[in-house]
Amino acid sequence: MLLPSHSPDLFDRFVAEARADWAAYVDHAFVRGMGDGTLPQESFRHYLVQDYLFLIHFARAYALAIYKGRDLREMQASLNGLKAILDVEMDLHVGLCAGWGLSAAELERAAEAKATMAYTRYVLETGLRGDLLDLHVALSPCVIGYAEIGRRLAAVPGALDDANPYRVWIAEYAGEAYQEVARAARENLDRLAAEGMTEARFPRLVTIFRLACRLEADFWEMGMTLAG
Ligand SMILES: Cc1ncc(CO)c(N)n1
Repeated sequence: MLLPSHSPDLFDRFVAEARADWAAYVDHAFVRGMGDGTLPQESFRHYLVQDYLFLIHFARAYALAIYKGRDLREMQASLNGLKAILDVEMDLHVGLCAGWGLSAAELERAAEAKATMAYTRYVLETGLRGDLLDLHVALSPCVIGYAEIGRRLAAVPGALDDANPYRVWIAEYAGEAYQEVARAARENLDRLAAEGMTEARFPRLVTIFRLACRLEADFWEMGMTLAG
């Protein structure tokens, strides 16, 4: 059990309210299979292709967050998120895909799976309908969740050994650069909430958070089952 290295923040409150959905996401069989190397490689390849499509829409959602910003600071925080995807995560992803025999051309002509569509469009729609806090809550399980998954997996004995085909993926999300992106996302949520989130609004935000966690779990499931 990893103890949080910080005092409870808004994100921790969401996790406490949605513990079962959060656990089903961060401790999914796909995740455990990456940790011990037993995940079928075909499943990982299917996931990688869909994640490329996911990241494109995820970048669009951050672009929407820039648009929704009310001042330069808010716009800058979302711009940092967008840059983290376009300049860092996407490059790593395309490199990782190449190592798995997936060319950029192949990624670009792939058809979007329903789970990819459901998750990305849910986040975008939540942001279009709501305000910046709604949007960042919908985005939060992605970045903060993957950072937690990376840390958990890196702690699994043998997970980072040469014998594990998933070690590069684990090292990327457990790495300091990605952990820092997740810390910034946590702080950003707290800053937005401090600007007038009423307790009456909290349950609605938990609903957004819970749905995003379920859609993340469905994304792993799509990888496992090779669903289109
Ligand atoms: C499905 C999914 N969720 C979160 C991340 C982290 O950015 C990702 N790459 N893919």
